[in-house]
Amino acid sequence: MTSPIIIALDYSSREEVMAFLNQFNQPLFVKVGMELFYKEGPAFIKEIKELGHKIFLDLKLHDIPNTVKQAMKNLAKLDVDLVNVHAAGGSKMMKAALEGLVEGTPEGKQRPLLIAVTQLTSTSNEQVVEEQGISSLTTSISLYAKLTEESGLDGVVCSPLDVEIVREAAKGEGFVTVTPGIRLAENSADDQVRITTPAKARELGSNYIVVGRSITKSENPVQTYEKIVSQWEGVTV
Ligand SMILES: O=C(O)c1cc(=O)[nH]c(=O)n1[C@@H]1O[C@H](COP(=O)(O)O)[C@@H](O)[C@H]1O
Repeated sequence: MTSPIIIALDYSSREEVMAFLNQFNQPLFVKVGMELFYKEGPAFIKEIKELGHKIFLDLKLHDIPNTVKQAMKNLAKLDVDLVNVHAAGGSKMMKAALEGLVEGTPEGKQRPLLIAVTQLTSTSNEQVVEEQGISSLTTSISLYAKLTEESGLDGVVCSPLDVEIVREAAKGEGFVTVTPGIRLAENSADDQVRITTPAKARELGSNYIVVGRSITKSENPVQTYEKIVSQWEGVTV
């Protein structure tokens, strides 16, 4: 997967996305989430793909194993590069997701990478302790990362601040960390809790960062994107 910077296209219509993408004259790695997919559907995925962009289809599947497997079979036909589930669905569900993806990928095509969300970047330690009765956020992230790797998935979604915990729990060389919760120094957290900058994310070992509003809501998205790319590239790893 080319660019390590994944732009979250959190728009609600095709028109807004096209206006955004038309400002760039280079292939991007973009993320299509629920807001856009529920409005524009598979046809728009195909259109974005035909423009030459890589796609992370972020639908965060979480259901009984059979339902997730059948859904993944359908997603596999969309020729996207990356898809995800919630690790909280458990190992049986994650294995079923992978089976569905393998079965659904057309012959001669590469199956999309499959990753699992550990704990959302909008979640705090207090929240998981109080609302989910979990001993700590760190324990939960560590357990989910290990379970994800043991289930045969390709990596996790986590905060850059969690990458160290993930690497301790899942030691496979090619296990990828895709990390949202990115803010430029001057930006506010919005609804995110566990955030950091692009440069710090790379220092912490993230393989990919997911950036939404810092780019899409900026006055000059192309310039902001370039700034993030140069911050990322400026870090020696
Ligand atoms: O799976 C994701 O992409 C995801 C997981 C997570 O824990 N936190 C998280 O923010 N995301 C997504 O990453 C993007 C972050 O957007 P911004 O906060 O605007 O940069 C959104 O599209 C979220 O849906």
